[in-house]
Amino acid sequence: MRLHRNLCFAVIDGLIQIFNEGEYADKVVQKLLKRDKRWGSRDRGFVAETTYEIVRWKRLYAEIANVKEPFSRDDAWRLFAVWATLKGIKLPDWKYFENTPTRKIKGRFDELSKIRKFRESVPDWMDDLGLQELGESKWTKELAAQNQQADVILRVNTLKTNKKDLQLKLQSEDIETEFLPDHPSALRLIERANVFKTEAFKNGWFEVQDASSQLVADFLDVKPGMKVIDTCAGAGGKTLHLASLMENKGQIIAMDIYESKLKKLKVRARRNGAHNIDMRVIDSTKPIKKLYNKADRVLIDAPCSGLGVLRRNPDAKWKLEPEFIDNIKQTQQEVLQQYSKMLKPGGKMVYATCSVLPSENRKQVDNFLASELGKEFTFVKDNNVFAHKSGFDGFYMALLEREK
Ligand SMILES: C[S@@+](CC[C@H](N)C(=O)[O-])C[C@H]1O[C@@H](n2cnc3c(N)ncnc32)[C@H](O)[C@@H]1O
Repeated sequence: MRLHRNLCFAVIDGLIQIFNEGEYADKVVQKLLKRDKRWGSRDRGFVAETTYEIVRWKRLYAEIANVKEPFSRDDAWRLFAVWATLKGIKLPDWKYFENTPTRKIKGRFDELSKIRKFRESVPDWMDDLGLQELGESKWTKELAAQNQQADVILRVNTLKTNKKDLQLKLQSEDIETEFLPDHPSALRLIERANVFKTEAFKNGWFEVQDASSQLVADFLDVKPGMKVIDTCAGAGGKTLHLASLMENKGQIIAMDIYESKLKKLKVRARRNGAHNIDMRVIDSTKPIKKLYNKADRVLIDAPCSGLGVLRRNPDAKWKLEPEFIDNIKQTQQEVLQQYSKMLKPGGKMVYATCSVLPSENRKQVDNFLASELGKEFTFVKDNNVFAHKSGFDGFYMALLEREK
């Protein structure tokens, strides 16, 4: 691979914004990709993937390069040189790469690879937490899987088309996909591509959604005609799946504390041709109380640490803080207590997270079931999805039923 100067400059600028200015990697990459209209898909791929890779391996590379935060531009170039050297890319004779100690880099890599927190590039506290919650063997495997680049997975929108027609349509736009066993609505891209530019996307034939995330709406066992409340709907990844499973019949109430997210859902719902979704902002306890005992199904896709989706958000390794996880656990129990009241007697509820930590998952469900209100509920089943076993995101979902 030959390195192109302007693409490498873009990566360095991106790294400085992400590491030093606290910006989110996905936002920064989005901006970088708009920088030069002449860039082709390979150039864009290089900028996006290299930036994400260096973010993912920040601790390991910084240790090898012997640089500390806040990084200067020279430090960022050193991180880049480590990345390129370990990838076996020949460094051009630019001033930034003068005196790069190629052999030393490889030697340090071999040494540090013996220690998990360096090899897998995570902060000490995160390594300790994972170890404490999952044990040595599971945590080691899961962390390694969470450092792999995630595949692009689509969910067919059955309100508009079917899997086979979607596959053919994408093929006509030069995008090859395959079906996934055990995931009835999913297609995996054989090669990465910008699917958002396709006609199929603009027509609302699919959404990008990981295979594990697609299990959640299926778990809720919805039927056309039901009244379903999606309590933490965000921009509606799962809401849209529910609408599809319900064939646009019945009612979905999508709620969130952020109106801005629900506005995004509105745009997506229009594109998807989903007509049975009402949106409600949770700005007080009122909208919740009005719905007590009303829903056939309740989904609580709770805010969480995101420790199951590090493959997609590698900068979460550096932005997350232990205090945030402690606080979010309190919120998880609160939303379970509050939002479960919207379920009818005899109704079903799913509690889900994109975390692999038992303290955010089964433990929250057990605490809920042991509480006064929880006594009205029975545990039906749960599913702990690990990236190292499934090859997809880490997720948790539990199905509970309210007694009649
Ligand atoms: C895991 S995300 C939801 C993702 C979304 N369901 C999807 O499939 O695309 C959790 C959501 O919970 C929202 N949230 C956080 N605290 C909340 C609360 N107390 N009540 C309701 N929603 C909350 C966040 O704004 C966020 O959109």
